[in-house]
Amino acid sequence: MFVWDALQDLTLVILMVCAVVSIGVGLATEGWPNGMYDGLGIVISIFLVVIVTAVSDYKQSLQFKDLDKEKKKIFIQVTRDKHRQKISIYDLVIGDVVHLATGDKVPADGIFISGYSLSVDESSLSGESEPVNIDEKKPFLLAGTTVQNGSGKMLVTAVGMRTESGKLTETLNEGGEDETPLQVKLNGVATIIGKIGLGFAVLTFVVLTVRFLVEKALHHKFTDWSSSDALKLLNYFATAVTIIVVAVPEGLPLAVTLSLAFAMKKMMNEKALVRHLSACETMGSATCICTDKTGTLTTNHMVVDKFWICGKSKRVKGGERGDILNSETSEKFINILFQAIFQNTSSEVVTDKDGKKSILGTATESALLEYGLLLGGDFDAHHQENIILKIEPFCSDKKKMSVLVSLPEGGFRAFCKGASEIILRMCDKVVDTNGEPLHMSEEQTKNISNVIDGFACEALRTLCLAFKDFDYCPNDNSIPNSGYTLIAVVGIKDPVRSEVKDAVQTCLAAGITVRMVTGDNINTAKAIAKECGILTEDGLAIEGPEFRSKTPEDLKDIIPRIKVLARSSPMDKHTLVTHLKNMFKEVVAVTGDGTNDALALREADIGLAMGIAGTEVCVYALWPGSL
Ligand SMILES: Nc1ncnc2c1ncn2[C@@H]1O[C@H](COP(=O)(O)OP(=O)(O)OP(=O)(O)O)[C@@H](O)[C@H]1O
Ligand SMILES: [Ca+2]
Repeated sequence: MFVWDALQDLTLVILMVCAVVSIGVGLATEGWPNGMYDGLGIVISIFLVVIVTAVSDYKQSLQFKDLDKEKKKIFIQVTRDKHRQKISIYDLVIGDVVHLATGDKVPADGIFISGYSLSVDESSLSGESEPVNIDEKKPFLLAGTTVQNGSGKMLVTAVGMRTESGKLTETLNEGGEDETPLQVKLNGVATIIGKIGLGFAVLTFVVLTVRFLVEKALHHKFTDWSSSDALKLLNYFATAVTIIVVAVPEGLPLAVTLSLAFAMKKMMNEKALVRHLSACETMGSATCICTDKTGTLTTNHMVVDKFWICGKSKRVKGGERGDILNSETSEKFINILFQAIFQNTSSEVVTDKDGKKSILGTATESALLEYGLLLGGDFDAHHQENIILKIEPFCSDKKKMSVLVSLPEGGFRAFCKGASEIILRMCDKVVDTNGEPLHMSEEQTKNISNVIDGFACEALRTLCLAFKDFDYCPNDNSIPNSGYTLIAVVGIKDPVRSEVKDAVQTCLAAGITVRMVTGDNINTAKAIAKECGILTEDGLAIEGPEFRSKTPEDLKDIIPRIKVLARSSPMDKHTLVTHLKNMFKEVVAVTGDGTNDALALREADIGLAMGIAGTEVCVYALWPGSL
């Protein structure tokens, strides 16, 4: 097939005609075997060209197959055979129950089973930008749409080409790979040179032939044709073809494609998947990188490292239960702590067929659940203890997650967990070892603040857990925003990747500014930024809310100095990238792994989605022309 493809080339066809004619004429005039040589020479060279082209095409197609395989490595969580498991998006079948969370791409058409405040963005299908709420009244979920908010489960009813979006793609007939700017330019040049070459070739042939004919006419031999005359004409033709072959630089664009494909392959060996060839080219021109922290600079393998409860902070030693829960802590307290860990979570502890326990969910929540298990908590027992009335899933904008439950003994309880400073501001009480809420004095608030800062300065990600009791169910199950009782402060370790420091130095040496844009606490961000060499003496670290309140003039002043933007919302990340591009004319590369980076990734000149967390949105954000 590849040989046939290679034979389709116009110059080759001309050469083949030449070869046949040359062999014919050669045999007629010079006889066997002398007359064969010229033609045979051409045939052998054609053969060589075809083989080389076919082999390189075949190799390239293998590479693209590899790439396609990489593209398919998208995993989703489903319940099948009563077991929650992770499967590839291509193994999804009708009847699976898919678990959806904020930021996920809906992988198939399906019907909503259960969930909380689920809304999806259907703009990719309908063009409608308003999110659509999904509930029992409007239970249809379409493949290709994105979960904007909430979480839920859906029953798959159609997959692949049978889905609405599949049918749409089928009719639209997918477009091929776009050409890169360089390729377009080179193709243009190649075409012009080719046309000039063709012109000259024709001209040469015509001039030579006319001269030959005129000479013949002058010698009055116009009617007298010998085979040597035919050979002469054939020679002219061959000369013209040689000019075409030499002049047409058809190999130029091909060379670029090959070198870019080679770059792509090389990047893939370094575990980076490039979706568009042009990316390799554009990447070279970046002047500024905005990177997120979690999962990009750090490993995203999170473990609880420090814990603060009842006025004491303790270090968790690797795999040890420690003396965090000792004889002093009452049953009631322990119960509240476990409920806060196991009920207020969107992750799950699953037991597979062999009875092995594993945790499915985000890195932060997994760390917390793992710690809960380490303390001796039982996920299933605590998870189902109370009836969950409402869940407000974690979102990067609010940086917290809450649930509302009704207690079996009557009454209601709300749990809240999230970014430490934000939760602490919502608390006015703190729980004691007996599980009783006590008023939090100003001094205590300050102490706890210091604890949080202490954790954060050690580069730990800090989270607060809190709860609130009510006698009556709040209006339409809304979860309150104040009056909470603080249960615990957690410090989660997320080590910096070992290669990051050198990578940052390489960037700086190449004149590329590196900025960290993260949703995490400012002290945590600073500690990590210092460790990676991003934050230096003259660099500026600023928090999202402060950044938001600045006027455009102020921003013009400070943006060049900003090295760390902490506690940023997805919109802050986007704003920074826009300003860098428009005010400072920088070529901005953005790296990110989570949903909170999708906006910025789309805005960037170069979007680099990091695959470990593999949130769908990121991967897809790269499609609409950002690469
Ligand atoms: N599942 C969760 N429940 C409650 N709070 C959470 C949860 N996950 C993270 N947080 C809090 O939100 C903060 C981070 O939010 P966000 O998702 O915006 O940033 P990130 O994506 O983790 O970091 P980065 O932007 O560097 O990648 C954390 O510091 C933590 O305190
Ligand atoms: Ca992120």
